[in-house]
Amino acid sequence: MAFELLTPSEMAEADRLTIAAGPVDGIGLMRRAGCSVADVVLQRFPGAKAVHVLCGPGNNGGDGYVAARLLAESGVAVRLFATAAPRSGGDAALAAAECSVKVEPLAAFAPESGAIVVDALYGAGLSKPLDGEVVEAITRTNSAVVPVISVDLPSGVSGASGEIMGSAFQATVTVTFARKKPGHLLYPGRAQCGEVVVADIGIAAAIVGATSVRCFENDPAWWRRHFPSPANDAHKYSRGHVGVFSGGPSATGAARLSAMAAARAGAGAVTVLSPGAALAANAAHLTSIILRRSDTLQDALAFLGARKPEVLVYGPGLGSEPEIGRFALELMSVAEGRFAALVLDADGITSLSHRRAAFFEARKRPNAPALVLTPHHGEFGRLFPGIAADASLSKLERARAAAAKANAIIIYKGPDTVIAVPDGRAAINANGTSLLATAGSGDVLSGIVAALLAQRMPAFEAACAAVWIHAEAARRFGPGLIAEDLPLALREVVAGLSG
Ligand SMILES: NC(=O)C1=CN([C@@H]2O[C@H](COP(=O)(O)OP(=O)(O)OC[C@H]3O[C@@H](n4cnc5c(N)ncnc54)[C@H](O)[C@@H]3O)[C@@H](O)[C@H]2O)[C@@H](O)CC1
Ligand SMILES: Nc1ncnc2c1ncn2[C@@H]1O[C@H](COP(=O)(O)OP(=O)(O)O)[C@@H](O)[C@H]1O
Ligand SMILES: [K+]
Repeated sequence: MAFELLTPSEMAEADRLTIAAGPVDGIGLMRRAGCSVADVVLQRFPGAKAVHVLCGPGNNGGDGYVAARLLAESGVAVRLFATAAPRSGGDAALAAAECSVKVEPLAAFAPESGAIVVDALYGAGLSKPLDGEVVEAITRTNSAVVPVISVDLPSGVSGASGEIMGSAFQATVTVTFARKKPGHLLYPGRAQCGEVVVADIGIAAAIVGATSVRCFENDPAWWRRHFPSPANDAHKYSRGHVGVFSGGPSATGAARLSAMAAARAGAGAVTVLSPGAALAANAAHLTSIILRRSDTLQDALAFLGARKPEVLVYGPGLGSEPEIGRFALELMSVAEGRFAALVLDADGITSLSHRRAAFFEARKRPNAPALVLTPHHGEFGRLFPGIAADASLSKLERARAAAAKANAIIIYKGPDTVIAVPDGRAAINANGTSLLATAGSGDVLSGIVAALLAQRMPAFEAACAAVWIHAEAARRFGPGLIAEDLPLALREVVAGLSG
């Protein structure tokens, strides 16, 4: 399976390159696309009383005319409703000319009970919000609760951003071509797609690779070979050492969740760095995790010098005092040669939002440590208010812009977590589960990513793996999950990836 996520313009580039390479031409691709839609209708709904095909004016409509023709030829009762005739001379006009099903106006369309709707109104070419009779047709269909097969995308969903433009079909199945698009994975569009079927219409992998695509669906297939397993002669420190800063006496749990997750994700040693006032609370709960007092930068430096951790986690449970942000900047400024990467989460991110200028300046320094930021939506808006407020950007583009601005790996969390790195590569996570919407689950994620970095997994792959593993552990554990369950639930997932 291939994991590139093609934006509509990259998909158009792939279509053009395929047609230029021959022998298939535009109408050839359209026939394959329409055929794959008809196949899905026949396979999934063999007993359908009728199929209503809705065709728009562009090539998405062209796919609809092909599907309507093939379904009618198979003996299915087909009715075809169109917004407007396709532009003459184009592939869609050719497909319409080959289709002898009577064309009725879209205004006459009302979903019949027992019928299947094929939505071929708009796909990659959607350029402005839907309105008028199209929105009315969508509303009628969605409220009729009939199965909807959407061609390429549910009409109204932006393939680039997942945004709903005006209104969108609620599809049962979406049949897309060659590769998924970001809009199939980003919310709210993702919720409109139903099951996404990717049909092969003969666009070669080399051609997809020749487009400007830099975005992937997060999947173990493309990072698994980097997944660490300990060498036979490993010792605990060579496996990777993670240090996690703890909050004060009433806020120690978050750091421990992160620390336990780091240990379960394969770090050979994990140290919780605790303020003196919280040592007793931490000591009462830690066994295999090392505990060390750290109240000041000097204490932290002494730890770094003596214990040489590869990665530090700074943020979970630290609170909102001004010195939290100052300490984060100090840690970054003393990093060189002392530790390789810093994971900033939760309060670590929020605290920097009061020192944004100094933070972004610090990130430009050549000796700055690798940095992973794991904001949820609220934290993202605090640290990157300009990017968050830019309504023209998708979540994918926001994550990319933030990665470039902060010279950091961004894990922009949520049901459609986006992972982005400054060089423009990005991934969208697809195995998320709302079971993770439970307090403390983010702390666990910061520990996993730190452990994978400490085991020297390449940074983008480590961030992607951490996000996938985190969600997979939650899925396998199932309902009733709380954050304390996650570290142990990692064991089975990590075991499946190792060796
Ligand atoms: N050779 C190709 O390019 C192939 C394209 N394919 C299909 O072609 C689709 C893309 O075709 P197009 O680029 O023609 O785009 P669409 O068919 O999605 O729509 C384009 C047309 O809709 C108009 N439009 C856009 N938004 C509108 C709105 N809100 N209200 C009213 N009109 C609006 C545009 O001005 C244009 O005339 C894909 O989604 C896919 O289904 C497939 O047939 C495979 C091959
Ligand atoms: N509905 C959801 N579907 C999938 N993942 C979710 C959902 N809600 C939250 N998550 C995930 O759960 C984690 C929550 O992290 P965060 O908001 O930082 O919580 P906390 O601060 O309580 O640890 C993130 O990894 C996020 O992506
Ligand atoms: K469509």
